[in-house]
Amino acid sequence: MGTLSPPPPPQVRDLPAPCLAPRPLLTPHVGAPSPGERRQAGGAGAGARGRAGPGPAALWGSSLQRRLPQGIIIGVRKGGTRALLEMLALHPQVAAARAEVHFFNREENYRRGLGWYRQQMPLSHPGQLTVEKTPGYFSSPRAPERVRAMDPAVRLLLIVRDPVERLVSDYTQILHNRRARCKPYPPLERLLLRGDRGLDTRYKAIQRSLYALQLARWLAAFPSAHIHVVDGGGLIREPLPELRRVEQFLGLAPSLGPNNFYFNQTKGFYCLRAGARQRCLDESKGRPHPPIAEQLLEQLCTYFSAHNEHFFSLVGRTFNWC
Ligand SMILES: Nc1ncnc2c1ncn2[C@@H]1O[C@H](COP(=O)(O)OS(=O)(=O)O)[C@@H](OP(=O)(O)O)[C@H]1O
Repeated sequence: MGTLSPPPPPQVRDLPAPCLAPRPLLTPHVGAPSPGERRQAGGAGAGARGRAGPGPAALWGSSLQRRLPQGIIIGVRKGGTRALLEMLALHPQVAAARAEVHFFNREENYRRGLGWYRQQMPLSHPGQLTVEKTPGYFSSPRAPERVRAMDPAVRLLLIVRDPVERLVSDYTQILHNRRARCKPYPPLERLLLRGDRGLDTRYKAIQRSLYALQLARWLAAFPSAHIHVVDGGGLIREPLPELRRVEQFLGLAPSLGPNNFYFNQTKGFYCLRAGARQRCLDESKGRPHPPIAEQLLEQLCTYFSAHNEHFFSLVGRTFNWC
């Protein structure tokens, strides 16, 4: 893990504002490239990059194409997948798909075939690595075999986070989405604790925190050397060491450096810098969590501990989780 002293964790501040106006969805890059797209080949983060890239003549050349991904961030949901993608997209050899594609985990998309999938990818140059992220792949039973059928040599990135924090983050997202539609959503305590019957482990956000069960399916389809595990807590505390390991795993020349990241006190997280341009992830990332009863957190820790041990044995390393 990193060596710099970590910034203080973001504080629990307040609950989401009730009944927010619905926000427009991001649309994937589809169809023929626009001139702006050609200028920005590289997808996510490209506009903020501000680095010297290939000149306009090369960008308009025939080498600029949409390619199937050679790297996929498969999960975990709420693990820091967006931060990982956007940070990686600062690398000049990376072309990152801006939106989640949900190709391998949604039947209606998978039926559209690889040609459709390729069309969702950003334009890239031959020397660039195309990367997409869809956290829903990790828990999808059919995704591992489908990804392998596309390319058994594809590199997989799995970013994990303390399962309890992940669960609370997942719950917070659902809470926000429900409130945005003016729909009520019960407190986590009410969802998870039913009388004296203990934890209701059928809750989906609990299931999604059972990393070992899901990873076992990926390890049945891919050798472990093809799956790189990123410490989501490490990426929050100190992104660079995690990203250097990712560069190495993906076979990228080392390019990301301390100047690419700065800690933003207001956001409470590291933000991205490319040349003179700086930006943080949007407000849906790193938002305050509602307070959760200490007793429930302890129960969750106890419940996850055996699963966590199993996960550690699968990945050959341990994490400092609750
Ligand atoms: N640099 C930076 N800025 C903001 N947020 C950061 C960053 N690094 C990691 N994170 C953590 O990413 C969490 C969201 O994870 P994902 O992007 O995987 O969510 S999602 O599954 O795509 O919805 C998000 O979870 P919450 O804190 O619960 O909002 C963050 O903790």
